[in-house]
Amino acid sequence: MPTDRLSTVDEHVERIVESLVPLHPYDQPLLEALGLPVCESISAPMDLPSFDNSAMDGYAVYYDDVVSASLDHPVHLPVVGEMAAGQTKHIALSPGTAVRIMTGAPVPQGSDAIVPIEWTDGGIASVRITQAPQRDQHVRHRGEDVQTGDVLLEDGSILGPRQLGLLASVGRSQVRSRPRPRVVIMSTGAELREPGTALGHDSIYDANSYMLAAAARSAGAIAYRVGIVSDDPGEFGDALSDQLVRADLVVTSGGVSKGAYDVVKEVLSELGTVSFGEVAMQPGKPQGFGFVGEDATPIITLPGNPVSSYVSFEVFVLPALRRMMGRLPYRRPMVRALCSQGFSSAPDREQYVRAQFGIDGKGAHVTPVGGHGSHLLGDLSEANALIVVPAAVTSVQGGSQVQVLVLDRDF
Ligand SMILES: Nc1nc2c(c(=O)[nH]1)N[C@H]1C(S)=C(S)[C@@H](COP(=O)(O)OP(=O)(O)OC[C@H]3O[C@@H](n4cnc5c(N)ncnc54)[C@H](O)[C@@H]3O)O[C@H]1N2
Ligand code: MOO
Repeated sequence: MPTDRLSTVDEHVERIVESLVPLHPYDQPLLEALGLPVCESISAPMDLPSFDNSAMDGYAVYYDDVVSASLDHPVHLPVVGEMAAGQTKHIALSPGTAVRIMTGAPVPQGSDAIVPIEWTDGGIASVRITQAPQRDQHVRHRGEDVQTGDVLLEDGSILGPRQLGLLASVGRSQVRSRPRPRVVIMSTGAELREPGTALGHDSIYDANSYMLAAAARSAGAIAYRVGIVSDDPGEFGDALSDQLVRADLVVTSGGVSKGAYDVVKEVLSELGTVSFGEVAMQPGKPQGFGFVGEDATPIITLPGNPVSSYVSFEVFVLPALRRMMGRLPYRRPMVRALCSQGFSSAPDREQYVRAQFGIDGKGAHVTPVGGHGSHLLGDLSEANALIVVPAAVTSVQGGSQVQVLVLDRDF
């Protein structure tokens, strides 16, 4: 990462995404793969339904026997048996008889219509039928939904609830997909305290590791929140080494600017495999990225200011996680919205402005919320979107169209 000039946001995203490779796929239990792309093309190994079955509780009959049934001229048939879903016995139906049948049960051989129980007297030994079904009515035929060999899922499609349901319905218990990236999240800062413990007059609670772990989990990753790590270079180095065994990616917050105790920068710069520089964005200017340890585990170092940390996660870590999961697009697509209120924007920095996004009868609209300070977590929590103002733009007029990242949405 060059330090003489600021990188653009696009350059830094590309640098990260191009240095990472998708994790190796393996067969996972179905539910573990929720939200991940499938890494195989899946064809149906069987027909669905796999046998002709009834769509109604009622009576399996010969259509020709009941075609004349009406309230005035009911048809009476002897009931010669019963079929419930899950029963293995096979029944062949003789003309002039009926079989009581439940929804999902196999249709007896010979039957070509189901009379719903509501059109009958519900009889056990014999049945009185007062309305005729059409031929084939309420029979669900083998293969009418899916046929053996049909492509169920294309390689790369996302495994949502419906897709997982389909795989289960054809008997699959596992599916090939990439594992969720394991993200280790560490906060640095001597002033940090764990929530739930006592706070000194000059200390603050560690908000970032919770926020980043939650964001990583929302992105589909497994988040290991280490919490607060010492500002001592030796202890930080040891803590990092200890964590690498369970990390596909390490994310740190704090310790990357120009202060005397910026431990992340101090320790990692020496390795020569992590570079630090500045990105022309606000918030989120100081950034670092590289690889650490024997397995060259990727590490992204985020600035400590909470809003900077969060925005940097959204802009840089989210694409990294999606790259590892093999999910496209890497970056959250921007949407256009009408900005209800004007504001000024710092020159030469791509601005990420906290905002409230909504859609009403007139279309998409967005309103900035709170101040610009990177410490304003209260304001950040009111936002559901970030307005992205290009580096060359220094003022946004109320009523103009802007580009927006709508947060917390799957894409
Ligand atoms: N002389 C300069 N000072 C600073 C510059 C600069 O260019 N020149 N850049 C500023 C910007 S921009 C940012 S962003 C921060 C980044 O600093 P660090 O990454 O080194 O972060 P810290 O100094 O450790 O902390 C900054 C700020 O955030 C608070 N913080 C840190 N970690 C947490 C946490 N886990 N939970 C809640 N709050 C946290 C910390 O107390 C500080 O207030 O540097 C500026 N300075
Ligand atoms: O860039 Mo800092 O991240 O503005 O607050």
